[in-house]
Amino acid sequence: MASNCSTFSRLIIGIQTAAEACTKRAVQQTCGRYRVCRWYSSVTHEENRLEQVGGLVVPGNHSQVLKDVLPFSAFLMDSFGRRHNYLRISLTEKCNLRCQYCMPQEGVKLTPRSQLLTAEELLMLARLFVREGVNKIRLTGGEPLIRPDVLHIIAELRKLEGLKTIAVTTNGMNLTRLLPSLKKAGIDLLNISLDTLVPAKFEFIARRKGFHKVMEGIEKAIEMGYNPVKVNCVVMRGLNEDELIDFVSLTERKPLDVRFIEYMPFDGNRWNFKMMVSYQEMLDCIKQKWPNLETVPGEETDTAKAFRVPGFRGQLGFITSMSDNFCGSCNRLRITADGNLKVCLFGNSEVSLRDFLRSGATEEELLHIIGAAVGRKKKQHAGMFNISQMKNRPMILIGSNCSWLLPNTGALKKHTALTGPVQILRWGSQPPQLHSKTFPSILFLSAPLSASKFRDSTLQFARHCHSKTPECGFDLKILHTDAQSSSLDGTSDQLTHTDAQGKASMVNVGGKAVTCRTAMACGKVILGPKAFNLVHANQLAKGDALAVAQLAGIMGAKQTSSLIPLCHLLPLDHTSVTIELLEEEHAVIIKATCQTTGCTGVEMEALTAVAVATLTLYDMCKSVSHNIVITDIKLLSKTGGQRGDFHRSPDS
Ligand SMILES: Nc1nc2c(ncn2[C@@H]2O[C@H](COP(=O)(O)OP(=O)(O)OP(=O)(O)O)[C@@H](O)[C@H]2O)c(=O)[nH]1
Ligand SMILES: C[S@@+](CC[C@H](N)C(=O)[O-])C[C@H]1O[C@@H](n2cnc3c(N)ncnc32)[C@H](O)[C@@H]1O
Ligand code: SF4
Ligand code: SF4
Repeated sequence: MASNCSTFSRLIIGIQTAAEACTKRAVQQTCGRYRVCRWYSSVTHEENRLEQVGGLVVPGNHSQVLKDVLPFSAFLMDSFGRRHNYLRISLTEKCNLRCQYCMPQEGVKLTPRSQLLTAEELLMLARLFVREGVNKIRLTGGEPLIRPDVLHIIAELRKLEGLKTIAVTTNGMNLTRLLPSLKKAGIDLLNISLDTLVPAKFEFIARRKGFHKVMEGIEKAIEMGYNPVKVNCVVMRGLNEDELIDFVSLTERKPLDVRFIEYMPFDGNRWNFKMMVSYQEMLDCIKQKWPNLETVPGEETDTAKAFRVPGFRGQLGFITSMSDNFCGSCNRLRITADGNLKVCLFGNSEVSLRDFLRSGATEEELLHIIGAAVGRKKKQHAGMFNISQMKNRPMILIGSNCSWLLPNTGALKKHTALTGPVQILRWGSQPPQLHSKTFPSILFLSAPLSASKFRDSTLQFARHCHSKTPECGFDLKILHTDAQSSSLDGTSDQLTHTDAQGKASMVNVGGKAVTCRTAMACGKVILGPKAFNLVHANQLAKGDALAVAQLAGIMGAKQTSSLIPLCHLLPLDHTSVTIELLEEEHAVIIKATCQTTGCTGVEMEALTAVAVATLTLYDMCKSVSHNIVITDIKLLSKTGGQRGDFHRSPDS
């Protein structure tokens, strides 16, 4: 490890693969004055196609400056660049009220207890999300405060480092009794639902008595120092739209934030357009009484548009999901009480994290499932209100991060000479080496790995960082590695898998050099229109076919040596499976990339991943059509072997 990093200047952007942990360690060891802010394996941005960016190492005092260019966990960033750092967890499906706009009179059909997330499962998932960058968790339901172990859950959440805010949305029925313990356990924010200030109307809307309990809960919350206490009021024509002024008047003396919510359609709530009172209509009504109503600036990700009557202690807001959606800045994900991840409030697209968790999926596998679901999140309202958007579903992106490798040293040196002083970061079988020669400022490595696409996006990202951070004053030096290394196709006359007697024999690879080796393979599944459309809309009866296929591919790669008789058992550093939908052909392209650090290659692992993923997709769709064709499974590239790299030419 080179230690002369005194000249190692301001910013390194590294692009790399599985050696990230040791790279991070190496950088920390070598450059004490640099702080590793966050290390991500890939970044994706739909428009700009910023992919495959490894990480940032920035001096501590520049971390704020760089905030807006720092990559966010690829698993929690969707294809529109939205960063999901707010998780809403439903603690229960049960409720002690039956609000007309939310639940039918008889309640909802409850999921059997055994299928609900246990506290431990819920906390395990929460931990995973927080580790990836979620900093706010809201507990909701059903009525979250009727779950018996709610205090235990909150107290355990409170222990999660990185979780800044724990909030709860409640109907307030149990609040007075629970507030002291809720506060002690660690609740930071309280949203309390109250749709009317008239007790009899409360009983009509909620189909239960309880008005005074809720009011008492609100008072107690104020008394205990919650400020503001948010009050949620769903406004419905003919029911409570005549109470807007009364609600706003409450904010005169109390630190309340009353939010008027546009009535939304949900299964079974008999939503009717005529019953919805729009934001504009509510605003007009309130402005008649208080013409000098002023806007209050808020966070970009707020659900509510905030206002204040000058001189009033509290404020008011409008949640305009229907008339003016706020999907553009959406930062929310949800976990239902039975463990489904729901990437949008609307839409039925759900993936059961519970099932993966209970079948022993590793955290890494869970993250890939989560990443796949987030990657498919629609631009707004799950695509419900803008069907035309559904066509533009982006390429399925599953945090793949194995495409950046150091080109062979000769090529690297050649290009180093061409581009002047650069920081060279090398990784492979050994810990990365830092050679700080003159005054390197930005490291950039791109590899000739079948990937001009990746190179372009990485360069784009570098330029983006550069233009965004003039304060840092770093120079942008780009190391191009266009040259393809000599491409050997790897074929040989010699039969390596038979012995002198023609019997099967495993090749002894013990004498080969340990190198970082990668392989990428792909395959195509022609689904036909019916199955394709169902997969595309994630409406297959069997569930999320793409997420399952992706996971199957990863698991398949790990099983290669058990499936292919003479294959070696390899330690896989990384496997990723990505899926692309070809709308015009009603087909799906599945790509797998594998990486190992060892003495034999991983092309069989990549091919097996593709084969298993394509077969899984077939299995998921076979109840819809048998006219499904799996075709064109092939190796796309292979690097790091002693016979040189292989890259399939684009037309072969
Ligand atoms: N469209 C949309 N509306 C949401 C979403 N989350 C909450 N809402 C709306 O916001 C209302 C209030 O929800 P709350 O549970 O109080 O959460 P919130 O407003 O997101 O809470 P904070 O912003 O954390 O105070 C709900 O009744 C919905 O109308 C969401 O993800 N999408
Ligand atoms: C589903 S409740 C769950 C938490 C808790 N039981 C409560 O009522 O606050 C969360 C929020 O959703 C709101 N909500 C429910 N159905 C709605 C609908 N159809 N339109 C708009 N908001 C709705 C409720 O008013 C409440 O503020
Ligand atoms: S809005 Fe809340 S309190 Fe009302 S029925 Fe739904 S879950 Fe229960
Ligand atoms: S409707 Fe979906 S995309 Fe829009 S804000 Fe709500 S959760 Fe986010």
